[in-house]
This record gives sequence, C-alpha cells and structure tokens, in this order.
Amino acid sequence: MSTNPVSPATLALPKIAIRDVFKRFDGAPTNALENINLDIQANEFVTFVGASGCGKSTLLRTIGGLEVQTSGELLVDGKLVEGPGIDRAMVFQHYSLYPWMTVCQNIKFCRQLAAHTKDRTSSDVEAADGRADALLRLMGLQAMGHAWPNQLSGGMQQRVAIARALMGRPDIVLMDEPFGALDAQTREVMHDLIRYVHKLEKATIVFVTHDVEEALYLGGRVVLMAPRPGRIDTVYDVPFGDQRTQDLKHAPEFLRLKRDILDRIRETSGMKTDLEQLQRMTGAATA
Ligand SMILES: Nc1ncnc2c1ncn2[C@@H]1O[C@H](COP(=O)(O)OP(=O)(O)OP(=O)(O)O)[C@@H](O)[C@H]1O
Repeated sequence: MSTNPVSPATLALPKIAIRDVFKRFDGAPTNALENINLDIQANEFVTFVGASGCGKSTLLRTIGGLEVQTSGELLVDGKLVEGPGIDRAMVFQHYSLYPWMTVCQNIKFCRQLAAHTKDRTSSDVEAADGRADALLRLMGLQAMGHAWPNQLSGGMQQRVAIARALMGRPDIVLMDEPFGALDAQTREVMHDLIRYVHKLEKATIVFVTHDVEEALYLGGRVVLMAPRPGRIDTVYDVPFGDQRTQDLKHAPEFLRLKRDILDRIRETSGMKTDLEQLQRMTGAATA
C-alpha cells in the first residue's frame, strides 16, 4: 500500500483546464473562441500570441472570470470558474493605479478591501505591511513607497501594478499585454524582472502579447491563436531552458523559431495573402 497521501490523479491535475470552450458575443458573425482545449500546469509560464482579434484577451478574461464562455468548461485546480477570485490576479496594459493613493497604498489597497469582509488581526496587518515592503524591494521601488503614481515613469507604474497583483499571493497571474505601452529598453528590463518574479513567487503565469520575441523569451510554451473563429492553431514548446539572458534573443535557434511563428501568424491571419495581392498589384502597376 502506498503511504503517499497525494494520489497520481491529484499530481496530474492541471492548474488550469480549458475544455471545449466556445464564446460567441451577441450579434457577432463568428465565434470569438472556438473549441479551445488546453491544460496549463502549476508554475508554468505560458504565453499567447496571434493576430489581432483571435481571442487572446477574451480567453484570458474568461480564465479570470471576467467573461463567461457560451459553452465548455474552465477549471482551476479542478473547480469550475464561476467568476473572479483572489486566486487569480490580473495585470493589464494600462496600469490603472489609483492616482489619489501613494505607491504603497496602491499595493496594499486590495488587502484593505479584504479587511472589510473578514476579521482582521494586528498580525494580518503586520504580514501585509511586510509583504508590501518585500514587493517594493523586489520591484526596485523601495525608495518610491510614498510617491504618487504621476511621479513615476511608465515602467515604474507597471511595476507597482504587478506588485499590487502579487500582494494577495495569487496562484495565477493573468497578464494582458502588460508591457505593450513601454519603450523597448524598459520592456527588456521588465522581461528579466517578470522571469525572476515567476521563479521566486512560483505563480502560474498566463501572458498575452502581440510581440513574438517577448512571447518566446518569457514562455515555457507559446500558444499561437488564429482568428475568425478564434482558435488555438499551434502550441510551441520553447526549448531554451530556464536560464535565459537577453543574448538569447540573437541566437540563431531563437531567431529561427521567431521567424516560424511570425510566418504562421501571417498565414493564419490572411495577412500573407493580402501582402501577396499587394505585391501583385504594385508589380502590375510598375510593369
Ligand atoms: N465585449 C465584446 N463584445 C463584442 N465583441 C467582442 C467583445 N470583446 C471582444 N470581441 C470580439 O471578439 C473577438 C476577439 O477579441 P479579443 O479582444 O479577445 O482578441 P485579441 O486577440 O485579444 O485581439 P487584440 O490582439 O487586437 O487585442 C474580436 O472579433 C472582437 O471584436
């Protein structure tokens, strides 16, 4: 008889299970999501790419419980998702910090809301303060705790938003183009920071982006979605291990995979056909 209290079935339980998910918005001509099936394991870092309108954000919002699927099931730890929960934190492209609160107050805000719904002890408050300080240090913002959001750069504001999302120790962090508004250099810094955060906090990260290089550098798997209807086209296992540095972005194997994914995005979006038509037209015009 086994003395292991964890059954093989429990070990195999995915953190997020997406089963036959369809989503049709009212009046829409096609499904925003069609027949989506995917398992995401605990502590995975999965990135989603694909042409505009292929359903990346809709899928992320559905995992977050902000959107309800038309049919199919979404499970977290084997339990049906029936709305937002503290186990899943979201980070969006626009930092959405509260401008009337300092950096520190922004980070602790959700914890303070929770205090209204349950009894709070002084040790809870101390633990929250300690956590907020640790997150400020982790984000390199220890000197900025009393600053106002409008005194921070975009990259700093997004670091505060990430710290706020991490404050409640979520199991899952859902990120919708979080670095989309940042300049290239700040993005690079954020890439290494978020990889470090993933390693340290051991959260499962689901990350939506338009940027294939970003998807490949961050993800253990890259899920490529295609539009009209929104569906999963290809899941790429990223073969670069855990120790990644910015140099990887120039490695031939990285560039080859990036090229493959970009080509596939063009094919699935119809962009390639449009470009070929344009070339034929301009070729014809200059002939
Ligand atoms: N609230 C909504 N009501 C109606 N249609 C919607 C709504 N949200 C999204 N859609 C439609 O669903 C499809 C998928 O949109 P979604 O925003 O998920 O795609 P996306 O891949 O995230 O796009 P992008 O990369 O441009 O942000 C699109 O056709 C979009 O117009």
